[in-house]
Amino acid sequence: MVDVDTPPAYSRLPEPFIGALRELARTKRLLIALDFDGTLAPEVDVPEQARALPEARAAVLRLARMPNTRVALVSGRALKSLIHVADVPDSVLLVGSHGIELRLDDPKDAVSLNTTELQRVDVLKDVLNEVADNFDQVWIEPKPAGFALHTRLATEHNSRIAHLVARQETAAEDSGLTVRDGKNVLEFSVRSTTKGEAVQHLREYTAASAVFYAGDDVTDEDAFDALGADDVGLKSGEGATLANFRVAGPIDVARALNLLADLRDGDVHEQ
Ligand SMILES: O=P(O)(O)OC[C@H]1O[C@H](O[C@H]2O[C@H](CO)[C@@H](O)[C@H](O)[C@H]2O)[C@H](O)[C@@H](O)[C@@H]1O
Repeated sequence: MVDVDTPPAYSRLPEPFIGALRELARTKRLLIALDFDGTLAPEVDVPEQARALPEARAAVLRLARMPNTRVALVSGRALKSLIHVADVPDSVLLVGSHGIELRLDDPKDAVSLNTTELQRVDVLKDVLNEVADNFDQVWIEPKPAGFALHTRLATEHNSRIAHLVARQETAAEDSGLTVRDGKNVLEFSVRSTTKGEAVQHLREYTAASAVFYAGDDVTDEDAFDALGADDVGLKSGEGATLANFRVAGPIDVARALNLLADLRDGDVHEQ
């Protein structure tokens, strides 16, 4: 059994959280589902330049190699973008676009949009392009089922007005859109799937007896809400949350994942 009473790398983690991880590591089939931006990867100005912390990536790869253990990344990013920035082996399950896109073990699991949805995405593109053109440092990131309106580098005033105008103009064209708030981003989608539904799907798909979920953003709250008594939810950073534990940010998430890997490894070898 690994001794985790005093190791310096883990000492920043809350004691009750370490206890919960110790318990979780003993579960028969473990699913570790992780948000990407703000959780594994520190936030950066250019989304395609985001990368998981090396310590976080190493823990993900280690956990993904363990028996009776599956790792999934559950992101708001388009699947293509997630594949690019995460750079993980195929054994890591991927969920993109807040649950709309899946890369599981069978490529047939990929989801495609119907003709009506594709037409709605086209209309959305025109409306949001026009909004973005009117504000300095506001731009749109395309995704298969919609767009993210980014305002990270815009002034607070421009960001607020751009969000307001985007909400109004898109609703006037399409009243059935799903709008998701995020960090310096407002997302519009023709599908309403949530990260909570994604976690539920992954739980069944992997036949997990318990789930670990870590996330930092508003949309991760749906995932925390989908957790049960035997699961562990970890909020990365500030903000209201349904998660039962919280750490300061990606560095501590990486520490938590390495501890979970150590504990799981120790227990696996003991069996
Ligand atoms: O669910 P996530 O994996 O956390 O993805 C959420 C969004 O992440 C990206 O945007 C955010 O991270 C960027 C890079 O740090 C940052 O520049 C931006 O301000 C953040 O909102 C991504 O671009 C979005 O598509 C994701 O939905």
